[in-house]
Amino acid sequence: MLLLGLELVLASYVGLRVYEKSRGKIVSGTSLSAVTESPTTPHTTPSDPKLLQEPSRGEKSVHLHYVKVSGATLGLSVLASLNPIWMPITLAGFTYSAIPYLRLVEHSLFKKKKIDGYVLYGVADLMTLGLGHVFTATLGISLTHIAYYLVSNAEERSKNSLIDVFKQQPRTVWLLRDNVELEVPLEQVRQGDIIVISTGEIIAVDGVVITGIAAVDQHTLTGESQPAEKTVGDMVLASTLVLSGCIQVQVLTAGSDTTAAKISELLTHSIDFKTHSQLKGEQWADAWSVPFLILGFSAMPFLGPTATVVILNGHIAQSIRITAPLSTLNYLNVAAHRGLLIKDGRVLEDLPNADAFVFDKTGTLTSDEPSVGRVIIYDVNYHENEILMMAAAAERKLAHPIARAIVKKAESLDLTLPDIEDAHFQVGYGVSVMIGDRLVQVGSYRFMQQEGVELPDDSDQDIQQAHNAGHSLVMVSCNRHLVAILEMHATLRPEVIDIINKLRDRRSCILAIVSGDQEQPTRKLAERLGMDHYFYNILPQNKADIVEHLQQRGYTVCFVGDGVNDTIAMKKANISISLSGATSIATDTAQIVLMDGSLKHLPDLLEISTELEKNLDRSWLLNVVPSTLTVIGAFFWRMDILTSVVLTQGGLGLGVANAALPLRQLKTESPTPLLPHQSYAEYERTAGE
Ligand SMILES: Nc1ncnc2c1ncn2[C@@H]1O[C@H](COP(=O)(O)OP(=O)(O)OP(=O)(O)O)[C@@H](O)[C@H]1O
Ligand SMILES: [Zn+2]
Repeated sequence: MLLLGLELVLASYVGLRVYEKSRGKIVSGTSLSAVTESPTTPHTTPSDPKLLQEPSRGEKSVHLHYVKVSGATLGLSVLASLNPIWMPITLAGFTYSAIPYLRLVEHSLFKKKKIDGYVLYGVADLMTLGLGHVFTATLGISLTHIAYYLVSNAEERSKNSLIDVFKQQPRTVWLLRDNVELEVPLEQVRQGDIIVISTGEIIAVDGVVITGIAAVDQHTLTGESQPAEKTVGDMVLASTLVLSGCIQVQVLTAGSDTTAAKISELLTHSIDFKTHSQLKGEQWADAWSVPFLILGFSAMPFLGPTATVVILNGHIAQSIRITAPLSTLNYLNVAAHRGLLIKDGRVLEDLPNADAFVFDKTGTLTSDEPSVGRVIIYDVNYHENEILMMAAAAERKLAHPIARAIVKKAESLDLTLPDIEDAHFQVGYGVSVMIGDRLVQVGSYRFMQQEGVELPDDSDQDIQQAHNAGHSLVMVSCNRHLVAILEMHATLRPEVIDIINKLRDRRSCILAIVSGDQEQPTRKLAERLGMDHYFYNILPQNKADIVEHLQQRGYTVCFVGDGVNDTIAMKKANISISLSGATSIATDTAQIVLMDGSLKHLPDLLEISTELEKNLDRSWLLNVVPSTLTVIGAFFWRMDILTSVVLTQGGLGLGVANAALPLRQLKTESPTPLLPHQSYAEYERTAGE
């Protein structure tokens, strides 16, 4: 009777597949996943090849449906054991519940052409049915559906918290409407709109240049350090930086699409990744599939088919595929709750190994808003306000902390900024603009040297004095003649000393500062914080060289930065971190963004990654022990099928409970408030008024 039932299940499945093929549907292997399209999850559409390879995740509601149907079938199977009249409907329910799983088996056998955990478990469950254990067979299917439901549930939860956190990063652009520039949120930009992008600004959307000419630094996208010249008809890309010129760009994709694309990229990297231990576990499980199959069937002549099923049930692939993603997703959720935007799940795995922490100085260790101190004047023809007015005009559209400080100072004095022309920004040096017929340049000592600006003899002493006090300096020249030096007072972020001490306490690592600033301010800060190394006067490319050098010496490097000048190093580093409110190019590049705009949660990040590692190890143990017992049981204790299912699924249950452990923290903690500081977007908003 039940062998007949088994044949019916298989025949129904084959019938269904033939019917689907004849209707030309592409459903092979999508099985346990949703086949409905969700607007926030463009990567889980049915035609996505990723789903065809790894169809374990999908929409919660679909899994819930199967949980319900298989649960009801489980009830029916109890009735069927009392009265066979219930058998046909039970078999129908079983077939319906098993279809998603059979798709996976079909996919493994015919698409991937391999015998893996899905095949083993499918064979075991169908054999269970064939041997007359309808209840046990249905139990196996039900528990599988419950497990996948839990994964999809966790996935949805972390997805939502990631989206929430991501949306806390406001962006604005300058929209041209009726010849007036209006600052609007990126989300409001529509396809075909025209936006204006000036020197020093980061392009927020993909588009085509319709007027103007600009030199664009595209290294964050192409890695190429030479700026590209963009003029009418050329395409410009989001996350690139305008170094000189001003362009009007016609938008190709709406701002909301740009955000959606970013979110979907983020979700793909964070949620669809597999931890090394999961990959290793799956490889291990897959490699052991054929031996398990052989072992199971060679036991059959001596111990009977029950032993075969028990041995096949002892295979652990099933549980690894469930517990590992569940743990990871739950920890991502905890991270989001603490205001940590993790854009690439892989970094959670690399973090426990990080043993070199490299910090940028200005804007990262020091607060993102320095202030202008003394204005030391070298040309008596200029008044302090006039100097600040020129410097602020030159810096107006730049996102550098120094630029912001100067603009803020000018604002506080109610200075009206003159129009500028012909602006050129040189990352790590400074900016040149024309104000009327005067060439005004604002930047570092090195910038002045490069531009042939001579420094008066008496400036040496002033420079020395300011440096001794730990201040940084910015020079202002007019027509290649130094007019003033601005003293920049940067305060250390209040949490930094504590963070550095915590890092020291928690792991043996080296700590370093790299800065584009000069020696003395950098050294002073390094000494104050007890850093192991400090590097000063470093150009953006050289920041990356330092990271590479450390990597060559065997370190796993975590780079924490805020500026345009940090992005090359961020790309090179094993782990890159930025702070919300930093330049958008830095928060775009970094794998992790600290959303409260401070370094406070950096130790939490390390803690979360270490806990995840331990949690995965524990899950592994919780899977392996019952599996081993099951296999031993098949040979020595004549274990029955129900016991093997209860034992292995019990291990899975414990694994699931273990994976849920981090969620307890969510209950006791209130979410981290985001962005207490003014963001650059806000800053830009107010600066334009
Ligand atoms: N927009 C700017 N306006 C004025 N000076 C600038 C500007 N950008 C860079 N500079 C000068 O070039 C130097 C190096 O700049 P860079 O941005 O590489 O590093 P930084 O901001 O000083 O320090 P860190 O690398 O620690 O963030 C600055 O110290 C400053 O003197
Ligand atoms: Zn910086």
